[in-house]
Amino acid sequence: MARELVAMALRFLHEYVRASDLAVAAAVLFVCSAVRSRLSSRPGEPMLWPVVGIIPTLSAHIALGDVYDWGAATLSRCRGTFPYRGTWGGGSSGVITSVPANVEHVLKANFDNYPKGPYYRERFAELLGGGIFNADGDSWRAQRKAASAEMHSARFLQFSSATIQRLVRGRLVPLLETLSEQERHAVDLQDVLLRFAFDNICAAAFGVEAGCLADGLPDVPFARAFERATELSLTRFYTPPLVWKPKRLLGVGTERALVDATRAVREFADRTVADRRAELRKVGDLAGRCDLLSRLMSSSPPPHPPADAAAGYSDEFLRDFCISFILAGRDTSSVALTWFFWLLASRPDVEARVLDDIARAGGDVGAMDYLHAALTESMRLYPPVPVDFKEALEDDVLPDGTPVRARQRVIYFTYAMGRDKATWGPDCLEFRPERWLNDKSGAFAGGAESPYKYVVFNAGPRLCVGKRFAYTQMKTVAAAVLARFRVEVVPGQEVKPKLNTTLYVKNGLMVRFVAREQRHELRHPVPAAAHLAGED
Ligand code: HEM
Repeated sequence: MARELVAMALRFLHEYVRASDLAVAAAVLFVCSAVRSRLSSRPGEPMLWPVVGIIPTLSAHIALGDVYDWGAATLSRCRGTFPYRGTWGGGSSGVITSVPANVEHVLKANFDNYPKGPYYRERFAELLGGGIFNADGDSWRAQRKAASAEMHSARFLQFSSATIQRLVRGRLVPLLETLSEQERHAVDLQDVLLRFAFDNICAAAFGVEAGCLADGLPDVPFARAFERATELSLTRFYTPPLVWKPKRLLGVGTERALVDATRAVREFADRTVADRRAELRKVGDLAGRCDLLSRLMSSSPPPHPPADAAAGYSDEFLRDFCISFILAGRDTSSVALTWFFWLLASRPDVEARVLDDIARAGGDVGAMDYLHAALTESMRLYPPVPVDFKEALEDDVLPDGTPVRARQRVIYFTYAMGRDKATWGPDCLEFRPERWLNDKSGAFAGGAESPYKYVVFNAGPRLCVGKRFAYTQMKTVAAAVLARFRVEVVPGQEVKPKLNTTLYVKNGLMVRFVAREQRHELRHPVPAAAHLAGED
């Protein structure tokens, strides 16, 4: 019966309907649906087009290069939250918000309902495996506990600050000195800082020298493979699954390249774990090593799957753990520092106060409150992770009344939150480190702010584990560089953010280092662990 009806309908279409009629009908349907969508949306909300949802609007702003500022302005117009849909073959939908109460709800109050979820996990599966960044539930809890315990131990704090100092004094400063002696030299500051952070995180997490800052700034295959694997994993966030999944199945194009890059990363990590195991067998213990990998191999794992209480953590667990750490620690602090140096170049008044702070603190980065505030302020305007999201397990309603359906995403727009007038006042777009300082004592007073207004390091149970490490690293680099050089931004370049999960400066930042006549020397190279405690 059904078959006959379909056959009749087809005959009718064939005999009485012309292609032009069909085109007109489709156009009418499209317009009606667009009008309906427009009528059902609240004032200020972006248009959700039939079939393709927010994609045309988003694509237009990506092409114009103003997608972050457009997002911030749109959120401010619709009181902080709007729904989105981008239906091209992936069914991604949910809400975008910059309301601190909503963010607190997702990151803390209803934490269990908002895991990272399968959407994120699937896209980073090859590179991150089951590492902390990709994990939820018990696996995440076990990794979080182990990472937190090791990273906040006095031993690791001493080791990591010594590692940072060694790299700064042994590699970074000599490189900048050589550059500053070359007449009219200019170098991409972002590239130098990315190389520094890569070497630093490899030393701290793996206990190995990656050598990105070696003489001549060589090409390092592992670093290149890592960068490539990250970029290729990210393409899955903006390519329709109908396109990338078949490519993955067939092993072609970008998916083939992802497999190759990931293999190189994993081979490096596997080799490092195997070498450390061999060292452990030979020497009997790893007591002399302080890097995260060695500390984990020497500790008793919690009773969760990746570990066998008697045998310790599995090699696979250790590999994924370290890869997640490199991803977390590599780009974030380097782009934060790049934006910081760029902002400072146009604010001699702030630079003068930073220099005073460095001189007054006598080399103890823990005592550099103004520098701490200036970095915090710079990341408010240029957050290294500009956008983040979680996926709802069950239907929910956000504190501002916005409904969220199961499997939808709540995207929190950190970039817009940092520029919100309601939170930061009428001077919200001004770079003003003083807003983070106690008026009377001049001490850093950031802890007084609600952590859900400033989610640059995330907040709640999944607060960045490396926050303290990152501040120590950024302050050490900034102090060492500024004490010795004026950082002059080469004029005439366009400085704007790149669309990515990390807020890179799109074309890098060309600068010149000019040696200062009067140096603000750092007198105490390794800060005491007590001073590193900072705020968390
Ligand atoms: C300025 C520098 C940094 C910023 C702005 C930053 C920011 C963040 C953010 C926003 C998250 C949450 C991401 C998510 O939704 O999963 C995060 C998580 C994390 N970060 Fe950082 N991060 C920085 C540096 C570092 C460094 C240097 C390390 C390691 C040494 C690190 C280790 C981690 C880890 C392991 C997590 C996962 C925590 C969890 O899921 O429980 N971060 N970070």
